[in-house]
Amino acid sequence: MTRLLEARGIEKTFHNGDEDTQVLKGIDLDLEPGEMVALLGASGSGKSTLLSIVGLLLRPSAGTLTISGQAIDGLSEKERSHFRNTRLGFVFQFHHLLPDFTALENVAFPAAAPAGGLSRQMRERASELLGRVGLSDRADFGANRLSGGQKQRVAIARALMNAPDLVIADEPTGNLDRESADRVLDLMREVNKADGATFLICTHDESVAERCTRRITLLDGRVS
Ligand SMILES: Nc1ncnc2c1ncn2[C@@H]1O[C@H](COP(=O)(O)OP(=O)(O)OP(=O)(O)O)[C@@H](O)[C@H]1O
Repeated sequence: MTRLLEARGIEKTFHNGDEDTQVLKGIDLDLEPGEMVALLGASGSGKSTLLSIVGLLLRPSAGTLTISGQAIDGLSEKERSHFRNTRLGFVFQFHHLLPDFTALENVAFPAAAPAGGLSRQMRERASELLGRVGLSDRADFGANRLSGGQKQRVAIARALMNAPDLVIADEPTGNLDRESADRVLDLMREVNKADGATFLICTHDESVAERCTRRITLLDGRVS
């Protein structure tokens, strides 16, 4: 089976004026299809930076990245966005839902053509995903009428809309109470088991890590 993700020697240095800060100092990371991996490490250890690189939101200063057999390094900016939009899903600490759109529209949004509306297939897929996250009865609610936990569940459904190879989650439960956090996590684990979707989850929360199949800890820009 093709390895889902292969990162070799990933380095990242930020340049601010005269000052250079090397945040990642040579990270090797492999993910196999169907894994659910927790990325841990103290504040400032480089977790979000690594997620942004793996999510093709940021280019590394050095190193190589292959996702689902596709070498990423040689891709143009346009090819990177296409890959990101079609093959990757994102869940952030803050849900970033569009408040004036319904739950269903928010889920379907990543699949919609820029100018065109939502096709019947897109609505059906979004509706099925809302069912998966236990929110069928909220499909037509405006996003601003949902609770924090419900919004995060909509965000998970949205991340799954394009059946991504990899879902990248940055502190997905950071903003939730314990009960909602547990529900969101159980849901991610369920999707992981049922669909074989691969997850890489950055977290400070030990109970998130406990539900994952493996954990990786960053220490001072390296895997410890
Ligand atoms: N654009 C940037 N320019 C300069 N420094 C940056 C930039 N982005 C991040 N850093 C620095 O890189 C280091 C790692 O940041 P990063 O957000 O990856 O850490 P983290 O492990 O995710 O932290 P936290 O757990 O607090 O979210 C920090 O010292 C941060 O200040």
